[in-house]
Amino acid sequence: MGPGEWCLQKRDSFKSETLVGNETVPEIGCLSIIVLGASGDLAKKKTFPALFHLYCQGFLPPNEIKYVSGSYDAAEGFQMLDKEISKHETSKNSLEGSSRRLFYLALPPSLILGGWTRIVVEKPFGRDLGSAEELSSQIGELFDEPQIYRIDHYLGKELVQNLLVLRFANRFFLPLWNRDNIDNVQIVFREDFGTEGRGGYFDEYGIIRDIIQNHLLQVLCLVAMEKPVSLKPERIRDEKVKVLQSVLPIKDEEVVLGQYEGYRDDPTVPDHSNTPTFATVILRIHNERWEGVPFILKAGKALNSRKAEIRVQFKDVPGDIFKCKKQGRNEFVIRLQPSEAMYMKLMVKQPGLEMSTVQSELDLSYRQRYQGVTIPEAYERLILDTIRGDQQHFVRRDELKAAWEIFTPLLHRIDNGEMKPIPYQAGSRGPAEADELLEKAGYVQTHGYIWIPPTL
Ligand SMILES: NC(=O)C1=CN([C@@H]2O[C@H](COP(=O)(O)OP(=O)(O)OC[C@H]3O[C@@H](n4cnc5c(N)ncnc54)[C@H](OP(=O)(O)O)[C@@H]3O)[C@@H](O)[C@H]2O)C=CC1
Ligand SMILES: O=C1O[C@H](COP(=O)(O)O)[C@@H](O)[C@H](O)[C@H]1O
Repeated sequence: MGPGEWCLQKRDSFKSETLVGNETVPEIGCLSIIVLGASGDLAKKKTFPALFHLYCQGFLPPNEIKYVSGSYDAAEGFQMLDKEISKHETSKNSLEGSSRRLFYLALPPSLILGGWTRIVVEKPFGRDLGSAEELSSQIGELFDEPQIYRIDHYLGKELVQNLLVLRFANRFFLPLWNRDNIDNVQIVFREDFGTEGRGGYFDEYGIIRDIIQNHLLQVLCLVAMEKPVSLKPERIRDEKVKVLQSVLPIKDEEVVLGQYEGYRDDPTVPDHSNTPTFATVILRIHNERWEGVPFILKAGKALNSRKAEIRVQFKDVPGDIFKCKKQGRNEFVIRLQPSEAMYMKLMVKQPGLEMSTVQSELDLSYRQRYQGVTIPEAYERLILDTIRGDQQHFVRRDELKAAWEIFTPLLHRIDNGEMKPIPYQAGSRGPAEADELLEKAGYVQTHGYIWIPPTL
């Protein structure tokens, strides 16, 4: 294996375990993972590759895959499915009462139905507060909250999972992580391709429902929340709910929407679509730690680059004596993807005889630092959590409600055509107004900083 390449690590033998409190205990019953929506785009791109990788690494039993075709609105399909599962369990001599069935609903919300039985529900969880609550109530009639796994795959990304450790296991950050030191926080998602082939789906939702209300908001929770009293999933989720409940109503003047030119050429997109494919939204958290610090959530499709990152920009040094050459402020950047990294942009003396300053970085690039280590796909990790019964990285009902409460008024205004997206060129940075809003919010762009990637 060459330097910097990832590898799959196979476990010695297939073992199955579940989480009870903080302990993992072995389980023996036959495990069936039932993917509803198996012919869909998500299943093809994410669910099956993740299951395959888990299988390759020895986390799933070596059984055949079966495909059962049926309609979601007729009983026969489900009866056939039940027969197939029971047949499979019998063939594995599964003891009565020990079988484990995991239902993964990779389905649009309109199609949601009903040992242990757990269900995984894929986003979008509704379209707004009302529909999400309705969906939660319907699912709640069939399953208890500990059985429901609302999946947000950003919570399965390595550097998102690292946030808790980073914030609460490092003395460095504890005193700095607040309004006294941090000027602004950006949470950014950029994609360099459009809605290609998903225009019909996307147009019903738009970038806020697709990315911001879930993925970026979940990241915000982990960046902004208070320290949980323990690592128990419920205690972590309690803190996430609190921070969501502290977010103030979004102001129209702190929103920039965009739609890339050519988006409406997709035959599945209506000619007069008002759906944003780009949005910058500023959230303000009304609490002791964050009062006055803008949390800038940016997401866009068909832009000039692909990345997801958290950028924490610190305030200027008070009484600065090095005024001659200011390249930018201290920034702590957590690059979620691609090329996972964390780096801290800081001022140092320019090496040499002169006393001048230059911006440099403390760089933790994962590929260099963790050579030969496998970074699992988010879905792999999360599916394994569902089998183990660990809900830490899944969205609880009250969390979901609080998330929709933040965005529903804005989304309704967009749906009613009261706010219009600004056209932007595909392959650009998005609307210039978004960068202007950033500047207004206090973000200071770095100039003249050059990063030289470390060589091995
Ligand atoms: N370990 C690693 O991998 C490291 C990599 N680097 C690399 O060094 C380079 C510079 O790093 P860094 O300074 O952090 O990142 P960038 O230069 O990519 O961007 C810095 C910030 O400036 C914003 N910006 C960029 N162009 C404009 C513009 N025209 N108007 C307004 N705002 C703008 C970006 O917004 P937006 O987010 O919207 O693009 C981003 O918030 C990057 O390529 C980075 O990947 C640096 C250190 C370590
Ligand atoms: O949930 C979604 O995420 C993908 C991006 O996922 P990533 O892990 O590749 O960052 C996005 O393309 C899609 O529109 C959205 O529904």
